[in-house]
Amino acid sequence: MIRFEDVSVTYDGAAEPTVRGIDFEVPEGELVLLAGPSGVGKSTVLGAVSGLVPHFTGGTLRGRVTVAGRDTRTHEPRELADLVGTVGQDPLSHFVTDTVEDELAYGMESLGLAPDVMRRRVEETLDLLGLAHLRDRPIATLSGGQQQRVAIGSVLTPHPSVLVLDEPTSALDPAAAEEVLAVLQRLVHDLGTTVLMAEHRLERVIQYADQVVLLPGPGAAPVLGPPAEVMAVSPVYPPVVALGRLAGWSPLPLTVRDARRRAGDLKQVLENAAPKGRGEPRDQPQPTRSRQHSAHPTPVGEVRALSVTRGRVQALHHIDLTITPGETVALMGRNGAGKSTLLNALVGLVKPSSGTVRLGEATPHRTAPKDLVRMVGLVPQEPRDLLCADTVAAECAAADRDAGAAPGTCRALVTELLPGVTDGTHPRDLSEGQRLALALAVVLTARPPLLLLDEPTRGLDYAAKARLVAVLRALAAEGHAIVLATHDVELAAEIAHRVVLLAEGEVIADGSTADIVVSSPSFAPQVTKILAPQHWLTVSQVRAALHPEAG
Ligand SMILES: Nc1ncnc2c1ncn2[C@@H]1O[C@H](COP(=O)(O)OP(=O)(O)OP(=O)(O)O)[C@@H](O)[C@H]1O
Ligand SMILES: Nc1ncnc2c1ncn2[C@@H]1O[C@H](COP(=O)(O)OP(=O)(O)OP(=O)(O)O)[C@@H](O)[C@H]1O
Repeated sequence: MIRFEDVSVTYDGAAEPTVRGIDFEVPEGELVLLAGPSGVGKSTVLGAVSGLVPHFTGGTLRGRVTVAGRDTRTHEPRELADLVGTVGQDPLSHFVTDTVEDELAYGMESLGLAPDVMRRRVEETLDLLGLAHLRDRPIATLSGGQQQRVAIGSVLTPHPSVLVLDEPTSALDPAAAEEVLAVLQRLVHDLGTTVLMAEHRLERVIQYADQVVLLPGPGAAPVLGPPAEVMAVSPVYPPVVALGRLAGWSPLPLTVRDARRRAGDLKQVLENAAPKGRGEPRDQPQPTRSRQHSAHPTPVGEVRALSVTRGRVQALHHIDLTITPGETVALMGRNGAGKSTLLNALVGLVKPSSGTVRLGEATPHRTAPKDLVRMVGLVPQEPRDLLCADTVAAECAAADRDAGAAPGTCRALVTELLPGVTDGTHPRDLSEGQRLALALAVVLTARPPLLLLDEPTRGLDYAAKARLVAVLRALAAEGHAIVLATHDVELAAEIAHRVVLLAEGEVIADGSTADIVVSSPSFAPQVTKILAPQHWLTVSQVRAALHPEAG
């Protein structure tokens, strides 16, 4: 259905092709996963299918890409629109209408479908993606995950034979991601839809893939094959595969279920390795004893009886939260639960309808920005929103000025976080992970005691995630308090001391990471599920227990 014949793409001004030697075929009615580290060209390959590359991006495409026989170089994206539905990485930039219902209908209108068919499909899709209660909503007022659902819904309604999806679950909560993938699988199985999908969080998608196309490194030829075979050689792999490799399981399990069946021996070994009587891993993240027990550490942030109304929606209801120095808190919960709203309230971007938010003596929404940056910093869900200059150097100079920091402070942080970024680069041309690092450096320039991150691992590969974890751990050890809103259960397991679960604007659980995630089917990381009832959270904990001498 989709055929790449010796394809290379060279962007204008680039010395080398971004991708080369791409040669594979996606048969009709298969779901093929495109995997690989950040920046290897996954989006470029997807763009060559939908026609965005080279028609909209510029550059030169050599070789041939065909979709159902149509050459994407000689067909513009609109000449492929009846055939190919595309969801890009940044849904907001693709929305054409204002409300949810109009957006779901738009693609069908442009194809001239009959009104009764359109009506029926809109209703079906609203139900399928849990959007019915949002149907009249202006898209601009939706949460990040709600927007991503609308973007997916709007490509499903015209029933295209081919779906091209670039990280379609990056903003979705774990349950919503499963639902969307189940819907896609049904389309593939029942209607013979062909799906080509790029995704970093392989733990979410690998079990749905018929085949994997791996781009192992920049410019390297793709590796194509059954998921288990490709995962055995891939530089990117989910925790279940990491555990399988550590334990030497062959064939590698790809699902929690398969791994559980293999895990008997490993569990026996670990039974003895776990600290006696507690059944808990030794290096489970915890604030240091002194901090935990120093009678009452002065909180860096205190939220009391906070309610926030946005439009007609009560986004937060009677929230109490205390954040102490040195602790890392993961805010989790369904799409639309109020996580971003709570972070925004902590930096004064939204005002309480009732209740209070305090940062020491200060009230964020009444504090001048120049003072606020020294108390709290937010890295927003879309780091681009924080960046306004034309070059990395100018961005850093502005950050130094705003923070009253010595010139060069921000630039030094950038270099520490991502060596190799040059001064003259436009922030727009940085990869997703690089932009996040720049935004983090900008925020850290003022060394705020409270650091807030909204979905920080969106679009990051496993290596970038590990670097982020190391940076955040070091900050926490220096006494910074960190609050991150995240759907990434693996990240929470790695880094959070505490998890706060929100539902419909209320706190429904607040406790140690181990206590909260172990008891939750949605929020438990893979290792926890595989090794239950033992309480392991991460592969690194298991590795440390198996090889204490290496740690
Ligand atoms: N329109 C463009 N013009 C110039 N260079 C581009 C363009 N789009 C992408 N690139 C460059 O091509 C390379 C591959 O980018 P691409 O977005 O395809 O990778 P990716 O594998 O999808 O990365 P990620 O996982 O971070 O989304 C990057 O170095 C990027 O900077
Ligand atoms: N300007 C607005 N007008 C009306 N409703 C809004 C507005 N902004 C947010 N909301 C609603 O408030 C609720 C909380 O949104 P918020 O962005 O805090 O959720 P979230 O937990 O961060 O979600 P996600 O996981 O999808 O990012 C959602 O139902 C959202 O639709």
